[in-house]
Formats: sequence, structure tokens, C-alpha cells
Amino acid sequence: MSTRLDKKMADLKAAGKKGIFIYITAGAPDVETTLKAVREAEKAGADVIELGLPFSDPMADGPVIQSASVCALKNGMTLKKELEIVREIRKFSDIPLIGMGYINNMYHYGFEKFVTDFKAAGMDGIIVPDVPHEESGEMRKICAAHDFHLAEFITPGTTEARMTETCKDATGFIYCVSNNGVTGVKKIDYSTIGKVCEKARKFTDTPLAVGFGIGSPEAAVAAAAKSDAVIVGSAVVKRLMDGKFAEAMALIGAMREALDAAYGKKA
Ligand SMILES: O=P(O)(O)OC[C@@H](O)[C@@H](O)c1c[nH]c2ccccc12
Repeated sequence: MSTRLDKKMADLKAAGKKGIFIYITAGAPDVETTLKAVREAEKAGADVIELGLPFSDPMADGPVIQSASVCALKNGMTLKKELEIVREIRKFSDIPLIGMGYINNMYHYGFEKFVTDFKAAGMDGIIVPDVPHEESGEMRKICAAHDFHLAEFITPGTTEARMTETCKDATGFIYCVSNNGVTGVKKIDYSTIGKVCEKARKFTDTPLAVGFGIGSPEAAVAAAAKSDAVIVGSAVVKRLMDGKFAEAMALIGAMREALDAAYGKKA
């Protein structure tokens, strides 16, 4: 498979840099802000955008992304409108785009049609947190046939036996969840997921991205210690929802700077 994401991760590796994935809920607080946030986040140093496809029962999400989802749905978001957002983004950016959504919407839309339509619009893959690996065989086949990533997950609770299975099927990146809770900024000891990442390295060369809880440049640096990238959602979404757009972008910029200072190749 070779997607915008594969290319970006290879470029980052060659440059000796850590990646920053920024999660943004499509349509919250409004579509205009979503588009502007994608554009400005890239300028501030984001490498990948994780575009949230809002759902009424986002069971893996904490209060910040829950309320962003409610807001987006109130704004009339549907997969059809989200497809338009992806097309709009592609008019001004080639940044890798990974969707994040729950299976209910995609199943209702038709999973193969979902993959076909979103791939054609310019999306590079999808995160579906409510389908366990054991149940995703058919989805994986469909995604592979369309050069579309389906993210695999590992967590501090993942056994080695399971890791060999999920890692062997992974493409694009592996989502390394830092803790067993829901999304949201929290104080987390990232050395726990760091050890899990070290273990996963034995089974795969697929890039590892650590997410959940990251709210500051310091947390991003800690989360990146054993991974290739960090994923930041609630910290940015909260600021966008509070109308603090510049602050959201400044946070991304500060994370970029801190990661480059901590891990960047020295001249
Ligand atoms: O919000 P946090 O704690 O920064 O976590 C990342 C996250 O927002 C994003 O990757 C995400 C949003 N909703 C999800 C649901 C499941 C897995 C991941 C996600």
C-alpha cells in the first residue's frame, strides 16, 4: 500500500522527526472552523489530520469530544456532508487524512461504499474504535482492496499473543492507546505505553502513534519517547469549541517545537 500517510511517515523517519496527528471533529463548532483548522494546523506543524466523523453515541470519547460531536450533529453533519468536507480539504491540502468514526454510521451507509467514496474524495484510512480486531476481517479486506488503512489498536492491556495478530495486519500506523479510559486530557505516565511500543517493535515496522491524554508539549515529548508519532485530540478540540482558535494553533506549534527540540536530528 502506498498512501499519503505512508509517504509522510517515511519522510518523517528519513528526517529523524516525530509525527503529530491532530484530531478535529468535522463540523464542530462549524464547517468553516473545521476547514480553517485543518489549514492552519498543517501550517503550525501537524503532519496528519484525524477527521472525526460525529456519532450520537461516541463510547470511546470523553466529555470534550462528546460535546463536539453533539454540536456537529446539531449542525447537520452526515457522512454525505463529511465527504464534502474531505473534498474541500483536498482543494487546498495534501495532508494525510485519517477518518475516525463509529461503525454504525458506516454500516448504514454501506462499508464498501463508505471506503470507495471517502477514498475517492481524498481520505487515506479510517479508525473504527468499536470494531474489535476479531470482527474486522471483512472490513480489512475491503480496505486493503482500496488502498485504505484500517487502524489497528494496541493498549497497555494488549497481550503479546494478540499483538502478533494485530501487528501483522496493520498498515499505515498502529494506534497505541496510552490508557484504558476514554479520550480527554489527563495526567498519564507514558512509560507504560512506551514499554508496549517497544514490545510491538519486535513484531512490526509499521509506525506507532501514541494517543489519549496529551495536553501539553511536555506530554507530547513523553508520549513520543518510544513511538513515531503522537495523536492529540481533546486539547485542540476544547480550544476550538471555546472559540480560542489561535490558542489551539499555538499549542500545536509549541508541540512541534518541543518534539523537534527533543528528538530532531542535530545539525
Ligand atoms: O482526545 P485525546 O485524549 O487527545 O485522544 C486522541 C483522540 O481524541 C482521537 O484520536 C480520538 C477521538 N475519538 C476517538 C475515539 C477512539 C480512539 C481515538 C479517538
